[in-house]
Amino acid sequence: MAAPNAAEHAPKRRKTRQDSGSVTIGGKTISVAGYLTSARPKQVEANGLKSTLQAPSQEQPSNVTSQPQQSTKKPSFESSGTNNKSRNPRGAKDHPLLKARRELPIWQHQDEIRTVVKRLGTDVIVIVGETGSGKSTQVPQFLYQESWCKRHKVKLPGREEDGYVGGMIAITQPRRVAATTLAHRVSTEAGTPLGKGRPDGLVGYSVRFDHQVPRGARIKFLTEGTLLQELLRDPYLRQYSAVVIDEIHERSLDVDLLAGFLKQILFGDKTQRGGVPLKVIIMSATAEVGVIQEFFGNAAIPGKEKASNVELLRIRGRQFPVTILYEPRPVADLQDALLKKIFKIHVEEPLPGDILAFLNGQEDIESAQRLIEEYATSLASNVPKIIAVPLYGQLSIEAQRVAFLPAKSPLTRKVVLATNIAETSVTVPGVRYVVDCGKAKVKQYRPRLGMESLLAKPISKSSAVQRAGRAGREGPGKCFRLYTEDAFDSLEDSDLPEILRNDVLGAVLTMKARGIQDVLSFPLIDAPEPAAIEMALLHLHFLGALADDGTITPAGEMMARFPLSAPLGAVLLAASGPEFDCVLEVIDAISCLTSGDDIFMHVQSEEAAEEVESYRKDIQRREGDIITYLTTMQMYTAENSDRMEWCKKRKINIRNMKQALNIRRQLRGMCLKEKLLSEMPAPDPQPFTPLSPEKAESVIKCFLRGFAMRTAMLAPDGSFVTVHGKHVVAIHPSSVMHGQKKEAIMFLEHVYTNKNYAKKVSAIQAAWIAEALGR
Ligand SMILES: Nc1ncnc2c1ncn2[C@@H]1O[C@H](COP(=O)(O)OP(=O)(O)OP(=O)(O)O)[C@@H](O)[C@H]1O
Repeated sequence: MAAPNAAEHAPKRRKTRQDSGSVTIGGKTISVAGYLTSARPKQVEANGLKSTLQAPSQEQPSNVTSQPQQSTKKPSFESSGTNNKSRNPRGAKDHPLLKARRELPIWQHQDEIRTVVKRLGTDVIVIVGETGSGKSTQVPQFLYQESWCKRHKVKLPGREEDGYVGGMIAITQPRRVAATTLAHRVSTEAGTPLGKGRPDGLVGYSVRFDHQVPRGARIKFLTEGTLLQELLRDPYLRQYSAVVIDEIHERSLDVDLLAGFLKQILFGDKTQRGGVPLKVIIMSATAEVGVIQEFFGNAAIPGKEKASNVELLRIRGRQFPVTILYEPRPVADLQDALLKKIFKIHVEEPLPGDILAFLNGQEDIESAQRLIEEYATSLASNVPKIIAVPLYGQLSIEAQRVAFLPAKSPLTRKVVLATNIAETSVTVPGVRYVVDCGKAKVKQYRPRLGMESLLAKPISKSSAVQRAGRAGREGPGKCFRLYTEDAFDSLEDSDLPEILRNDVLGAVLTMKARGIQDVLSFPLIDAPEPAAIEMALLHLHFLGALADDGTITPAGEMMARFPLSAPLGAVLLAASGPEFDCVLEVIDAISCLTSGDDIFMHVQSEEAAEEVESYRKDIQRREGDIITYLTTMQMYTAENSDRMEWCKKRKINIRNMKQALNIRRQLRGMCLKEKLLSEMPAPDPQPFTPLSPEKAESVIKCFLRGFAMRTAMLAPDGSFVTVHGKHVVAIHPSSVMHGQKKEAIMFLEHVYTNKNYAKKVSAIQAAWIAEALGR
């Protein structure tokens, strides 16, 4: 049944039908005229249940279908006489998913892949294959049983006893959600699914603050950042036989650093790995292959003349076709067009078939979710239901997983509202339709201003192709692009690498911690502006991570070891000193600050906001957001009756609170190991005692050690002007400090959207800034 008819059943307060062709949802009038004219009711079967839906639309504006190509072609390199028998990885024999794996285009290229990777002298293999061809899930499974992938007992320089090298394959992903979902999928395919109470298994994962690596694991999915952390402890990556860099086209800052370190290992002292080669496999559907070949093929490391051997392997074909549909003309209001498209798909396309929609960011997702929920309440009982699920980076891992669960009933259509975190590598089970708004919020750092902007910009062609690739993974799919074909043609081929547009503070610290003295000559696919590196060096010097001669200090080494940004690392270190002595309090605040999405949920209506404010009175502190987060953690952990209810009343996200607790536990453990804490504190629940004003001052002063550059003074006209750069900033409405006038403020986040906003704000005194800067 179609939306306009369904609107008749809607509660009048929420949604009103204006005329036969439009509905008003959440104050927005959406025209759905014409949806019904060509539609005929059609019986569809969903898991044996029958429902009435509209027939698919005949309208096919400017369609392009990327047909599945039968993957009978050989890959573009010459294989050296391997047969094409399909090997069945150990542990996966007779597994129900084996049939699905065999149908993936990459399956019949497995012997060629094995041959090329095995070939002596081949250092780097670039595999380019269409989205959904099976790269991420299959390549590690094809390789882990190879003889070169075994653990080798070897002599290592400077060691009396034999050491071990190899045995595992690392496969990196740009994002946590891809690493964890792939690990779950591949562990299931391999016959050793991950899960509690399963200590042994072939596949694991490791992402920031979350690790599941079973005993005997041979394949490990990691984020690029986690592998960089491992490099600090294991500079020659001795535990690995191969490193697979997946989705290199995203060109995150971490992947560029990783490429540089891998190149150094490939060209470096082979005795450090006991002569055992490290295989490097680079994969993507849309990578600029020439750039990667040139980077790895060309030594460009002083004193090393030899080029490494780079082989290219193209896997042709995808499993299912994806029909691309463009808008006939530019849309005036993207959010409006997006909702219309989702409602249209819901009434016209058969079930099963979930929708994955790409939006600009969290705010757009939240408002779309609300409007879809309103629409859902208006649907008649005999119409399939529709549910909206958010998926964005700031959500906790647990909250992100909800998007991957099937809808509870086969007669419910799930709409996943995602940012570009679902763009690459990710399979959202059940998705047949992708709606692409053609934009993404891009963070851009301006080194001279020391400021970040976060603005919605058109995506690249590479992103558009990746987004379309999320449909057609379990059957034929459709991708609705909310822009014209001409607009697509005018998009850039690829995005600007992050290293050229982001703050390189963390990257420079990682290089220094790995002993790279001259960071300007570190091998990078694209080198950032020298000004950006100089700013980072100065900032690290201020944080105490670098000595006057530019070498890393013991404090800097410790900051690099913590899975925190360098400024937060500096805060922790300051807290451990006798001057402040507040490590536990700082850990409590940092845990809440880094647990993903804001633990405080937004409240829409004024009435609800007033009610929540009254409940939040006991946690809100006049010192600002940091002490409010800290108090929240302390009250939450002191609560021993019903934590769920406690959070619910205050509109605190319980999942993020649990994640904060997990981070708190890990940070406490790390601080104990690094001797920033002398003993583990008593277990929860401990009675709550409000933080004294003196302690609160100490905590804020510790944060100033990391964030003195992010401070602003009250100007005579009532605005705040930053100390560094002299920009006017406004306190973001999400802050407890919003609307207040204080002598000075410190903010942990600074973002330009429609206005220059300071977020996570604390009240400070001007003298404290001078004290922190003048140390
Ligand atoms: N979590 C999952 N749940 C269900 N099916 C999955 C899952 N992960 C992968 N698959 C199936 O395996 C197929 C291959 O996925 P894989 O990630 O290996 O492809 P890929 O070539 O790496 O694609 P991309 O370049 O888009 O990441 C998917 O099209 C899908 O059918």
